Amino acid sequence: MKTDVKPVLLVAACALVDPDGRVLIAQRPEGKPLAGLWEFPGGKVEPGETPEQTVVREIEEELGLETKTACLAPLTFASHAYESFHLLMPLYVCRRFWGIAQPREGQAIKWVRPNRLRDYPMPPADDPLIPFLIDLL
Ligand SMILES: Nc1nc2c([nH]c(=O)n2[C@H]2C[C@H](O)[C@@H](COP(=O)(O)OP(=O)(O)OP(=O)(O)O)O2)c(=O)[nH]1
Repeated sequence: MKTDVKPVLLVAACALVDPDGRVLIAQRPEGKPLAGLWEFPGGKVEPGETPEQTVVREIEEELGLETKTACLAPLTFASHAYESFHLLMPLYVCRRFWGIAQPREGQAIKWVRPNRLRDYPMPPADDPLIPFLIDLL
């Protein structure tokens, strides 16, 4: 039997939590894979980076927010088989960040209560993450 070998892609993502217990989601822009779906900020872990450094970098690039690796707490992770790769995605929670979130890459952003996340279509990998956020917040 031929086994289905896919590369594992490491992506680090973060639930930014505001003082009202809402989390930030961003809509993937046109032209990217999974365009139109809502996701947690983050991106691929680049060579030489820790996943925490990736989150700090991506939050700054995508939203203009500043945070520190020490402000990230691991919550859970996604492990999901996409067509051409297997996604492994740690999800951090961050309540300490500086600045006002502004979409820097043409994406729409929203602050949403965890129990409303299902109103926003997310990538299939994200579905199992939602109950962890509902429990936490
Ligand atoms: N950031 C993020 N990516 C997610 C989530 N759920 C999910 O399946 N993904 C997938 C979509 C992509 O295949 C991958 C993230 O890659 P990306 O293309 O956004 O990463 P990147 O910002 O480094 O992209 P680029 O520079 O190559 O354009 O992870 C999520 O909640 N947040």
